[in-house]
Amino acid sequence: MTAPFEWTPDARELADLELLLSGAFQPLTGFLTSADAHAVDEHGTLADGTAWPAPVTLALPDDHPAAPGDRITLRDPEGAALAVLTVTERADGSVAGPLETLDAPEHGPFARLRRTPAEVRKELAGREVLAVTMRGPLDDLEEIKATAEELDAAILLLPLAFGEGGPAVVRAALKARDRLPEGTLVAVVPLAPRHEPSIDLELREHVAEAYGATEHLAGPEPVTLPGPPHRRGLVVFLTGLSGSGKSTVARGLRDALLERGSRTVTYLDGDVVRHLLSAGLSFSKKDRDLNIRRIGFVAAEAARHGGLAICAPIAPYAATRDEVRAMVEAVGADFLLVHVSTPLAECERRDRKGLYAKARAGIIPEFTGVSDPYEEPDDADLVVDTTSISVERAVQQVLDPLIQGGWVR
Ligand SMILES: Nc1ncnc2c1ncn2[C@@H]1O[C@H](COP(=O)(O)OS(=O)(=O)O)[C@@H](OP(=O)(O)O)[C@H]1O
Ligand SMILES: Nc1ncnc2c1ncn2[C@@H]1O[C@H](COP(=O)(O)OP(=O)(O)O)[C@@H](O)[C@H]1O
Repeated sequence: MTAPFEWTPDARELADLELLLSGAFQPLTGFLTSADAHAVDEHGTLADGTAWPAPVTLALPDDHPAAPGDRITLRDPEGAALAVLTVTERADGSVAGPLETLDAPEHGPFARLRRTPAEVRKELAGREVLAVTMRGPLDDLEEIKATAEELDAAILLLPLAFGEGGPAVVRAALKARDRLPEGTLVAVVPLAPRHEPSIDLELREHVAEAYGATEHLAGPEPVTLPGPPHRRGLVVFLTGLSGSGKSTVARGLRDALLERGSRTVTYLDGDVVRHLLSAGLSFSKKDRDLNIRRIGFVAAEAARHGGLAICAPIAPYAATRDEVRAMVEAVGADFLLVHVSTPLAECERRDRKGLYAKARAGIIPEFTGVSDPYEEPDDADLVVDTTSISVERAVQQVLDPLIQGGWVR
């Protein structure tokens, strides 16, 4: 049964939730209380002294209404109800309490390989088990074979699949399995990496033990060589006041890139976005933020597979621009923030659509720069003031760094 309160944890918390529910994080059965989290930070144990290396907590924003005694349905971003948490504590921005699984059907690539520790232990019953946790391809299968032979152990490959690189790790495990002795098992474990390498390793050991390991080998860390810039995804995000020249420069840039023909270009025109993707949204802070997040989402999808996306909304709030930067970087693409810094006086002088006059007359409320804020970026990768330069020159000022940075040939 789902509960009246709802929450969608972030990707890392959802991965931890899956491990809590599957038993891979035994002896944990739920997110840590503040006392346990504190003890983990201080001594590497739970409050009762049981060894546990890493805080496994669930953040809940202060404005979420759930209080102790309430039940919260935890959902994945696609809306599937995964578990119900009965709140026993809200402290330090986190929430703790017992979890009930809702047995949501597994989805995502390689779902059939997500086996619980109990299933795997049953299959390996009574045997010595050499578990190999991996975050990238294994470079020395001979060593694994030799160790397993020496121990007379079955081999269990545990690809730690989390985030963008997850499917590649699983493919590496399946490939390795084919070259290892018959009977080698693969179980996918969605363990998110921890920043501190010693904590990460200890956590891997705990998880391997839950899967029945009598011996654990940590596979090598993956070497991530980013592709050459001209193949990497890129989002060019122009921000600035209405009339500053964002759309004019964005269109000029798009045309210049299409003429060169070296990249696939997606142009998210501000007006088209407001008419389709964000139709019906107002200019309140909430709706502007939603508009920018939608633009960021589409741009990141275009960049995920190496595309170049150009966006040109006002995007007045720094925190929301930061969110878009994070969304884009999370898919392994680059993000270039261009501040079209043409001052208000010049934008108002141009008043191409007569909007400033209407805003001054109070006919249009919440107008950026007049009766609504614009937070100037302090993290712009490039600043272009179009007051006294030609359109061609402004476009060139954005195109040049793209060529110099190797994104465009
Ligand atoms: N209240 C108010 N404030 C600012 N702008 C307004 C407003 N009402 C309508 N418009 C017109 O909408 C365009 C800005 O839309 P954006 O989607 O770029 O804005 S935002 O990023 O969501 O803040 C903007 O277009 P540009 O001139 O191309 O920037 C305006 O023409
Ligand atoms: N160097 C320049 N770069 C861009 N626009 C310029 C430049 N010089 C003058 N303009 C004019 O300024 C106006 C900018 O409008 P627009 O591109 O729609 O701005 P925004 O999309 O930021 O609202 C256009 O009328 C454009 O012709």
